[in-house]
Amino acid sequence: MLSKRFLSSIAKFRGTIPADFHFIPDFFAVPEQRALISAALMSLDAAGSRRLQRKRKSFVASLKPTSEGPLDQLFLPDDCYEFVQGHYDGVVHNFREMHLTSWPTTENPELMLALGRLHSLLPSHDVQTHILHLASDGEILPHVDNVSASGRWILGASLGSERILRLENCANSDDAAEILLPSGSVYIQSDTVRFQYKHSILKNVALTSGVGQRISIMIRVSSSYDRKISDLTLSSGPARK
Ligand SMILES: O=C(O)CCC(=O)C(=O)O
Ligand SMILES: [Fe+2]
Repeated sequence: MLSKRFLSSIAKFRGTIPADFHFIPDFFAVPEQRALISAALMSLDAAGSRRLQRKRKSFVASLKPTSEGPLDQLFLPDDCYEFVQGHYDGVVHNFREMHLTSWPTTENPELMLALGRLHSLLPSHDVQTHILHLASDGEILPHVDNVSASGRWILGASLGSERILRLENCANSDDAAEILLPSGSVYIQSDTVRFQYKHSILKNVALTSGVGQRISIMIRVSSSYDRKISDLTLSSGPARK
């Protein structure tokens, strides 16, 4: 059970972790993280503009190959990507994202292994995958994911620069927790925490790994499937997706 790993693990957090939050801080090994970041960037890049594709190509051509370098070297400078600011009342700021129907390559054994392990964590199937790439100064404001768009759990895998996830009870702002999400960590918000807590990803504040970009792989179960809590009273605040 994921929550047991949370209790016995190296997780760094403040506050009281809600019961339905499950966390594995060290789920992916570094080669798996490298494969996932590269594949996620490849998918997002392919969907971007030609102008930025050319800019990245010439930037990469000026670099020495770094296949074994630190993970943050997989990310190019912020201005090589088309991050969107987000609408003034939007929840996510300075980001790009896409809905992923398939991963870009099936010939990378490390990627296949990592995805297979990730999928073995899923509490149920009939899922949708999103990739969300936050700029160095990107952030996600407190929200509850749209309850009509997805069901009773949300999985998030974090890659790249570490960030703080904040959970806050919609009915009582004193009931809150902040959890450090290192690269390679995976969390699942299910049931009460999914429906009755707002979550946010705080703006980067020079954590141990410095200020950098982050990718999250978000997997959500379909709302028509596996829904347990049907009578929901959510406090006001922006909803997402
Ligand atoms: O990046 C994360 O861990 C959370 C993303 C999120 O809250 C969302 O996409 O709705
Ligand atoms: Fe969310």
